[in-house]
Amino acid sequence: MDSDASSVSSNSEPEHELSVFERIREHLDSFSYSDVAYEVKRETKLTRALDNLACSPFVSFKSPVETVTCKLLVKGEDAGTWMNPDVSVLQKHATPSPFGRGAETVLDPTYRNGTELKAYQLAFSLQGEGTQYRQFVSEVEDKLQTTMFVGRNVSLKLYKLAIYGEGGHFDWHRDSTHSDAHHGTVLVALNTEWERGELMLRHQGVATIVNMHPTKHSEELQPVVVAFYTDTEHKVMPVTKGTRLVLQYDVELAEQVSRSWIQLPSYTPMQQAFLRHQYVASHINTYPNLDQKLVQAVIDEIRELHNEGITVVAFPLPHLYRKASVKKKYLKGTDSALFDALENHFNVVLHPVLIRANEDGDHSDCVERFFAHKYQPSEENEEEPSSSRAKRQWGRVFKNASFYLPRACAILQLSLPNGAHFGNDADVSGEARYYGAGMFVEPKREE
Ligand SMILES: O=C(O)CCC(=O)C(=O)O
Ligand SMILES: [Fe+2]
Repeated sequence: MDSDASSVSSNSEPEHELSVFERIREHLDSFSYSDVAYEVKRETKLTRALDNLACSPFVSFKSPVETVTCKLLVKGEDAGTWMNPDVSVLQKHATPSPFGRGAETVLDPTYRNGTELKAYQLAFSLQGEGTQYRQFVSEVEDKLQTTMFVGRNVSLKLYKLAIYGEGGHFDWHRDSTHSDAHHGTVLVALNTEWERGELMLRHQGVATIVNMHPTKHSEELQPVVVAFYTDTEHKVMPVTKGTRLVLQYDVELAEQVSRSWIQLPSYTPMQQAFLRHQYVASHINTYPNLDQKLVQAVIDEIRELHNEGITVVAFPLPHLYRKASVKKKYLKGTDSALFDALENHFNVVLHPVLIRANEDGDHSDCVERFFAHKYQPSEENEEEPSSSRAKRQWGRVFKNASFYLPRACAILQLSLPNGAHFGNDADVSGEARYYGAGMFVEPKREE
């Protein structure tokens, strides 16, 4: 296999988007914006294609659920707890791990050296602490629904416990799938002592190394959860000391799309989206997805909309930028790849955008209508005093043009009207305002 995959270290820390926004906010406030709006559409084929593109091919995070006292049983025998497992009991029942080579299932310690226990041999105590285990599983499911499988219904199924003693390792491979619904793997290590045995992941030219040791957080040990698509290549480096015990789960997707953005019924959809993005940005390590098939799906959906008569198809960039950086040459990662791909087929223009929410009815019924406005450079609209902005006649929208708002995009971070970081000029009472940038995509004009 090639060895030139770019390595993304999990401790490289690009500037947080909110701090970028803090730097550019004043500048943005000096802009005015167009009166006529783009109607915002959500939950369409295009927003889903954009969400698929924004999905991270692998993620890692610390589980916030305390699993310390969760009991483990092997074939009915007590095998300690999650945080203090009885390695010898687990080893006693384990069998050597085979792997698939071509059509065969083989044992070859030079490629894979480890043992395992199957899910049916394991149980987590259901007496009291069992609920903690259930809570852990649903936490992980929630996180995957907001990062790797945006908007999908996800469920976790225990597959096995992998045991790697000294010298244990598993060379590069992709996991075999166990059903049509199986699209991801989740790994979480129990609390034992071991050295090396890092997990390496590689997908579409993006690679990373994950340290799976549970980590201390205010005196409590928290397990590290790693998840990746089933077609992600991965490898376990040789363990040099101790024993590494790793639970492996299958991630299964249900047919239907999940309805709620996150399960917070008292929040409006925009608030839920804001919280989702804020949580993901601060707690979960995610990685860009560079899959060309996902870009093609976005192209196809845009073409379809153009054919249906929507001549301007717009949507937010997943990242935030300085106003002056809303330019092709400054686009980051997947934004840049998407722009280049779209430009081959369409006329694409980048523009800073403001999203405005009109709340019809109270928060509890979650009815929000959104409108997207283009910012105008201040020179073009210098005259507008803030008093006249307050008197705007809202409601005029462009014909044959729509702004498609996916679930996963940074523009929503700037959504809440009263957030200290997001305080906008308070001239539009009762309305939330947002800042960010959009791509406006039109059919290529014939020369
Ligand atoms: O133990 C691990 O971290 C991963 C094991 C693995 O990749 C497998 O068993 O398929
Ligand atoms: Fe694997």
